[in-house]
Amino acid sequence: MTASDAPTTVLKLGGSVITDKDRPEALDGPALDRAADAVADALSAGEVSDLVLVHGGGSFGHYHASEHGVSKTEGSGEARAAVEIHGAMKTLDDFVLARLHDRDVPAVPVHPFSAAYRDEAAALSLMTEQVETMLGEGFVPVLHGDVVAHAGEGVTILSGDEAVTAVATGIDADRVGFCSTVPGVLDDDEAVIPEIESYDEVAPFLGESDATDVTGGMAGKVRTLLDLGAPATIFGPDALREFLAGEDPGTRIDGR
Ligand SMILES: Nc1ncnc2c1ncn2[C@@H]1O[C@H](COP(=O)(O)OP(=O)(O)OP(=O)(O)O)[C@@H](O)[C@H]1O
Ligand SMILES: C=C(C)CCOP(=O)(O)O
Repeated sequence: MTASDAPTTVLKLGGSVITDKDRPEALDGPALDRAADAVADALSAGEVSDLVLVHGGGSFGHYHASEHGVSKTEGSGEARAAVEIHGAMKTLDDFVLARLHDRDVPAVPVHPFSAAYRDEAAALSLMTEQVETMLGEGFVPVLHGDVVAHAGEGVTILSGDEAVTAVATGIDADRVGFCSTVPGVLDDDEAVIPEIESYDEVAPFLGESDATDVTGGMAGKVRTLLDLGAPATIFGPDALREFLAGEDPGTRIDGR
């Protein structure tokens, strides 16, 4: 809960939803428009109030991270690499903010490069007091996957999924949702697995992403969410309105 005591929601828009992951720096404009419409409609209908958005890297961050050989664990001490990856994420973020502003969503940017770091043990710290203050002032903070300073490594990649778990923990969010390209975590028959409580029960089904992705695809996502300490939901773009209306479509992940 935030200071206003309204329920808080953290929603990640997958980078593979809002970009074309097969081409470097290619936005999927129509998909971003649909997501922005759903967010704007849910806010104006009062279905959500305190909302934090996070977006992934898609063909912006992952392309440049891959070019520089940087991942969540492989770092770079080159300032140019850090700035190129961060710059690509800011470019994508500018598109996201603009489409939200077109619909009167009061979105403001929070760049994790300036608000987070990893220590020698790779433990992540992300400050969230500014996010709570933004919510209190009626803004919709927008975070994203980014580079972060990492003790002993230079910079490493912070996935949008990690940004979600860190911000959700920091602001004690009530609901966490991941809008991905798939309707949920799928089993071998392509059926949505409704609930996941441990990694081992689904490990055989989990693969990497289909496209360039330095942060681990669905396997990385499920691991991150099992560590969250609160239930999270993974669903596809068609279920975004349902999630924002308070329902739990797709796969529910609860590692508690
Ligand atoms: N068992 C599975 N069920 C569903 N998707 C799977 C599975 N195994 C692998 N995947 C892949 O994982 C992808 C989703 O992970 P990805 O990291 O691309 O998600 P995202 O959050 O939408 O994007 P980004 O990481 O760019 O923000 C799917 O598009 C699919 O290719
Ligand atoms: C590659 C970068 C910079 C961000 C990755 O975030 P993700 O797309 O959520 O995995």
